[in-house]
Amino acid sequence: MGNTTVIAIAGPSASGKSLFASTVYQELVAELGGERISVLSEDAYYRDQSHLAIDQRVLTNYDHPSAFEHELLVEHLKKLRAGETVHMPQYSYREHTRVEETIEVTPARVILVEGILLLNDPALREQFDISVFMDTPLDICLLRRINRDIEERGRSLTSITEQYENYVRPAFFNFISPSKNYADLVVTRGGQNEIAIDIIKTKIRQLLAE
Ligand SMILES: Nc1ncnc2c1ncn2[C@@H]1O[C@H](COP(=O)(O)OP(=O)(O)O)[C@@H](O)[C@H]1O
Ligand SMILES: O=c1ccn([C@@H]2O[C@H](COP(=O)(O)O)[C@@H](O)[C@H]2O)c(=O)[nH]1
Repeated sequence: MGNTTVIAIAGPSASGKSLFASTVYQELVAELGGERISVLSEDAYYRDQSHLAIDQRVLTNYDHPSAFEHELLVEHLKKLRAGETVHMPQYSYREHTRVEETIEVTPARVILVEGILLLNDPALREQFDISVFMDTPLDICLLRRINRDIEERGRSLTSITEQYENYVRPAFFNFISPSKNYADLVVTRGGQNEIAIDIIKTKIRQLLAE
């Protein structure tokens, strides 16, 4: 697909997708410079909910495909492939909506994109050249999510467990786990699997050297 390679990193919430993507990105940027690699996050494409009151926003099922504006993510990936700069939205997990500022993403030889439901959507799958799935066990993901959501996303233990039982766990079985079949590479132990990080970095080095 053209001269851009899009690498998707999918998997359950708190499986280590962000850590994996940022480790690959930062280590390659330190080695080769940052101009030829860009990173996008599916979470940035959660639908804007600024028209709703906060007590309405908390009722949204954020683990269902309908919570995402995947059409915009597809459009942005197509534009980046066509050599156009895009403005990626920014999302606040505390406010449950987009913030006004956007992040400018420039076209690059390699684009990393990470998110829970990337491989569930056929239109998105068409945009991916390489797909990676973080196969971290669900109980480990839950423990990490509890710590992260309390420390970084302003959540209480009660709200985390309710959301987990109602939405996060069902979405894993209904959408996320089945999408593993579309992955080219399945990674155990998430964001600290040094061998998997090395394999992806080697592939990217090859692409940049072509
Ligand atoms: N292999 C690991 N060992 C320990 N903690 C990890 C590991 N991978 C990720 N984490 C931590 O777990 C939390 C969730 O990881 P993150 O990369 O944000 O997951 P995701 O992007 O899949 O939601 C973060 O606090 C991160 O630092
Ligand atoms: O407003 C929101 C938006 C999303 N979430 C939760 O975030 C995760 C996806 O992000 P990860 O970084 O992959 O964990 C998803 O499971 C949603 O439940 C939210 O709680 N509130």
